[in-house]
Amino acid sequence: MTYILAIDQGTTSSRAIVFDGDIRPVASAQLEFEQHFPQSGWVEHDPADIWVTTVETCSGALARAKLAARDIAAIGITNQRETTLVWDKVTGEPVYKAIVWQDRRTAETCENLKADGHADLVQAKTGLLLDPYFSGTKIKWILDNVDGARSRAEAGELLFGTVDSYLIWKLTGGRVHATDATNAARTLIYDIHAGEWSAEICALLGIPMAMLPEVKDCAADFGETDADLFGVAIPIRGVAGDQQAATIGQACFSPGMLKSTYGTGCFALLNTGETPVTSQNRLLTTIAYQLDGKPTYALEGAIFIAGAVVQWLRDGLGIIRDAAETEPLAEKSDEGQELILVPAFTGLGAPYWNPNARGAVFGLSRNSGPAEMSKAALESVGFQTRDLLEAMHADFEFGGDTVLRVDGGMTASSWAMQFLSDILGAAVDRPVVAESTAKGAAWLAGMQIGVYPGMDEFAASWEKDTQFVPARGEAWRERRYAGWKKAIAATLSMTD
Ligand SMILES: Nc1ncnc2c1ncn2[C@@H]1O[C@H](COP(=O)(O)OP(=O)(O)O)[C@@H](O)[C@H]1O
Ligand SMILES: O=P(O)(O)OC[C@H](O)CO
Repeated sequence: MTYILAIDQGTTSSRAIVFDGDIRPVASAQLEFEQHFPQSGWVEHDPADIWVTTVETCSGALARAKLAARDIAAIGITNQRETTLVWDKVTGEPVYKAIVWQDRRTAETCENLKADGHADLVQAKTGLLLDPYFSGTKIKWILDNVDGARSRAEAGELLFGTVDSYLIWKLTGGRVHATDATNAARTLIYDIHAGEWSAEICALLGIPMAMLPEVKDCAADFGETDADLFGVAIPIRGVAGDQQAATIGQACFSPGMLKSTYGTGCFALLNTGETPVTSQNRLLTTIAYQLDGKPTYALEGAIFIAGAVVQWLRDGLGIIRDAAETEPLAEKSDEGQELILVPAFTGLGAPYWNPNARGAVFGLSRNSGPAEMSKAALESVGFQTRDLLEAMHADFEFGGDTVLRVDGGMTASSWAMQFLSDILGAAVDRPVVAESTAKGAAWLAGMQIGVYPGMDEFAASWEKDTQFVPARGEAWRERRYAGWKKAIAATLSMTD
């Protein structure tokens, strides 16, 4: 039997999953690591934590699968995107902690770049908005603020990478400095049309191009792991950012197909085919995957708070002990109360992009309790997804009926998935293999070495667990969504 090891290096934990020859998960290991918040709005990871938890989970997953490293035919890597590392080319020592995608320290730099009229150039070349979310201004911050970093970078002594690049560098014992097109597409310095680093944007941000990794397809030769690490050298043959890997794992390979991943936040990606679509509605244009040198593009909408609203009910309000309790609570809630919870805890993402917005609850009465709050929390995720789909429909002609493929921890809630279908007026498909992200990374690596099938056969093997279809009518849907839009308008009106 052939096995593939998928590494899923996420924001709060590292995971490794062993997949068998039929692309089914057989064993996994997961380790959380510390989040550092040195100042308000700053989020950092210790690169050593990222590295150590990755290696330990790989060993842990192999042990649970009762396999040795020699049983693994290839590794696929998927990762939290945008998070930025800079390290010494010779020693491999990072010059600063990893600056995490959520970090807002470069907000002012972005404002200045916008004020100087650079937003159009950046969007035209990279498909992204001038927001601290992406890597480019984070690299600039490190070069500007770490002693000697700029001169060392100019002398060619430092390397930049997103988490995938850093892991490839470490896994290969410093032999390979590479990334894939999907991760490059999140850096703010990659020209997604030309398929190369943008010299113009690098110059604008003062980033020496010698720091940048080689950009490869998602299924490609990323080197072999150092034999000392797991006992034998294992080929690394697949790499994709986590949301793109989920898009691949969900087999969204045709234009108009879309997936939405519900973890802490929610990320929806719509395949738009071989031509990039520039959003008129503040979505991001990104690369869904690149195979055989050919990029396939996507429109992406990011929501910062999805499952995190359920965590807030548990840890902030203390009205539930476990996320799964929201479902029975929502079921027994008072139908007549239509609370609206806008979970703008850290601002609002797409399509509003307002970092200053804060959360609100509308419609409270004396009878409102844990059941109604639970219902409103689960509904808020559906409403936010509807916002993304409205923007996607305005930007792109889907063709045919809309079907949303979902994955991530929150999809365990059938109540939330039914509401999602009701408020979208579209089918919501939950797959048998919930681990879409790791599955996507595994498929890339396995397909590259010829043990997994090509795209068509892989897509045909995608299996549905449950399909949720709208149980509510159009009048209900539009009335509820109108209520949400009013709540958003009221929330935004409080930001000035
Ligand atoms: N049964 C459930 N009902 C509602 N939310 C859930 C349920 N189970 C998990 N969640 C939410 O899903 C999230 C975890 O999903 P996961 O995909 O593991 O996220 P991440 O990878 O971002 O850590 C948590 O925020 C949790 O609140
Ligand atoms: O690690 P996750 O699952 O929170 O995903 C993070 C995203 O890639 C950020 O863009």
